[in-house]
Amino acid sequence: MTETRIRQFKIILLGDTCVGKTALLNRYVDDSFIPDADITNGIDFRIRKVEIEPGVRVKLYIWDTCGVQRYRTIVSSYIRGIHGCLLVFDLSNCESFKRIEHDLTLVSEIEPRAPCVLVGSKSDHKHRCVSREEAEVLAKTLGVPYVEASSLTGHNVKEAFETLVQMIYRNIPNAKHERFAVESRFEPQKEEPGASWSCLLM
Ligand SMILES: Nc1nc2c(ncn2[C@@H]2O[C@H](COP(=O)(O)OP(=O)(O)OP(=O)(O)O)[C@@H](O)[C@H]2O)c(=O)[nH]1
Repeated sequence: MTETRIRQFKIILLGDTCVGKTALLNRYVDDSFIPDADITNGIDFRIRKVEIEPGVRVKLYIWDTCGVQRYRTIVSSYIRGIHGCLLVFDLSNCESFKRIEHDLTLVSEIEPRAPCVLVGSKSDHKHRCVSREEAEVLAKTLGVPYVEASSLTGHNVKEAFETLVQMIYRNIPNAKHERFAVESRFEPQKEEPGASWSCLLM
């Protein structure tokens, strides 16, 4: 029986409408891809649990937002209290790339300490209007890591989420040196979506 402390991280996905936020989440949580999924109705959330290192388990509450402008006020209210954010744009949609700075500003105003990762989605697309170089320049300017991913193929989806989770974990003062008290013993709960442990990329 392993002693473990369970942390909870709140993560949010931001980005323009139809950039593939829900698809990233579905791929990450239950390794599925639903073509032509419905638009997110305001806000949704999923749970996934990961093991960061032996004995350190994290329950991720991942908030999926709707990119449509009329939901911005609601979305802003969900940014408060987040531990980290995925800023998503569609590699085949230049407008969605232009919006990234706006979303990062929003996060910085509300949760300035929350780390962000820039995600270029739909990397499987033949037609792209944002080059890797352009995205890397923006990421460097904003001071965030950059990951290109495809929910269709699954390429780099886990990496995108888990890069962020590692950043959040490193952000916690003395996390690595903490003695983990027995808070609870975790058993995956069948009623929760994605309720299985996975090991995090280190
Ligand atoms: N080719 C390809 N299509 C994708 C990918 N990810 C999402 N899509 C498609 O892009 C469309 C929009 O995806 P969603 O995940 O609903 O986008 P969203 O950002 O959640 O949209 P909103 O809820 O409106 O904010 C859907 O038709 C998806 O099937 C991908 O990796 N590759």
